[in-house]
Amino acid sequence: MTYTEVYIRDKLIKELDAIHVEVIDESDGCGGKFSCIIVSEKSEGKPLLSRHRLVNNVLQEELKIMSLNNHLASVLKFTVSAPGKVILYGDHSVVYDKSAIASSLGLRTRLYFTETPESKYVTIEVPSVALTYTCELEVLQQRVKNLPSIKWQNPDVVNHEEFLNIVDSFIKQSSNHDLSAQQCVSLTCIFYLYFGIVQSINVKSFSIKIETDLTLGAGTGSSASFAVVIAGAFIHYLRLKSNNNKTTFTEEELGIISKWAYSVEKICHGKPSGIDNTVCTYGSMVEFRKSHGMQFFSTTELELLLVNTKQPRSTKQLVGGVAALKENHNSVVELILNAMNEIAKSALDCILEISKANQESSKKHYERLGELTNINQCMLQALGVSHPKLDDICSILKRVGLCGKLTGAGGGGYAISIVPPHIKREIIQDVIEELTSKGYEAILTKLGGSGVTVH
Ligand SMILES: Nc1ncnc2c1ncn2[C@@H]1O[C@H](COP(=O)(O)OP(=O)(O)O)[C@@H](O)[C@H]1O
Ligand SMILES: C[C@@](O)(CCOP(=O)(O)O)CC(=O)O
Repeated sequence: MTYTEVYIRDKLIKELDAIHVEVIDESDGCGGKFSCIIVSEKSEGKPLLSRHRLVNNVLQEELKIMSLNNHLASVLKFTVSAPGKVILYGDHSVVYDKSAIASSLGLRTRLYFTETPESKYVTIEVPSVALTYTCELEVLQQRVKNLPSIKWQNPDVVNHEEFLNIVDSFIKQSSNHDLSAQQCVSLTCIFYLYFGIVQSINVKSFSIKIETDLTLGAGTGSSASFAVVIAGAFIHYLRLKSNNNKTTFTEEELGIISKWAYSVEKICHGKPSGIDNTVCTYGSMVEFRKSHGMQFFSTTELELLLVNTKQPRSTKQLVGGVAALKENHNSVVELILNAMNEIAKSALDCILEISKANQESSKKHYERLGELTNINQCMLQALGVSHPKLDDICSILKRVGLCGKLTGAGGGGYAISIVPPHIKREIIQDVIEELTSKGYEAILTKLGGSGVTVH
């Protein structure tokens, strides 16, 4: 409830039989502060204190609400979100500095940040890994005091191993219950970024809740989206604390968020290519190459069928498997990786052609794109990163004229299929039903969408 000048004036006139009342809202519109000039016989001959009491009695209830509003207005509260990603072409080969095409997804991770000044505790809630963690702000502040000094703008200079050890020992010391390996990874990511970014400022207690639309560990960039949203939220918190109320990130800030997220990705998978943190930070569709960075391109909105095998897998192990194969058969594997590089480049040409074409003439470009998808999947099979369930999904899709491949690390997780608009909706619905009846989970979504965003 907020009060207006008219409301306050009318009430004072009525209750004090005032002959003249002037009210000025001095609260910038939140109704938390008014100045008043009142002329009333009821205050005649009374000392200043009694005159104030007279007014306070009339506005007793209103003053309580105003004080609450003032308190709420000073509590920082905001939400940051970041998208998931799919690699369309170039999974794994991107690790070896080949081109890849990737896009943000409509599915997002959201972080809700609230300062809780009346509490002694910092609370972290991550329902997707069943994590609820609390620690006293004082304990956190003590740890922060003795950190190696680094600037949040400079994630590059962090000694990763040293920082990880600090975070590990802090979690062990401050956690009052046993954590699963997954909860531990999630908490490590959060404190790595807290110690790296927030360290130097004078914080109040706060609570963080992180929710996600993404399935964890299935190839759609849950870990990168998680890391980006945390880095983005901590950087936004720093800005608010220095009275910078902007809600968009500058190019420089985006670059810093992406770099911090890259460091955190190293905790989840060892030696990432950098494509996941880039797409989850900037959004949109990109061509990415490790040594060249990213290049955006805009296209017509592509529709994607995402099929979850529900088969768990580890990105770190799968990337390690390809590295081992490459070590044993370097020239053979190098040829496959180079072919994947050519696939990504040709696929980009097709996607750009599709954007220029009308529905009828786009058919042949979708067909070529589908062929490239099939070849890419065969190559990923050759690298040993497919799975019988992924192969099964691809053959179900093929029977109805769709082309599928794994996305991300493979070994389970998601299969994807770009859906050409000329394929009949009934066919898509039937294939979704067939996949569901076999225990897979299939959803249609759109490619693209904004990167890290403050709401
Ligand atoms: N939203 C999230 N909440 C908590 N932890 C997360 C979240 N997303 C990712 N993680 C951490 O990252 C790990 C998954 O990373 P990864 O295997 O790279 O999968 P993905 O392909 O989805 O990025 C999870 O096991 C978990 O520890
Ligand atoms: C296999 C790889 O190309 C993608 C891994 O993606 P994800 O962790 O499965 O979402 C590795 C990388 O690019 O770092």
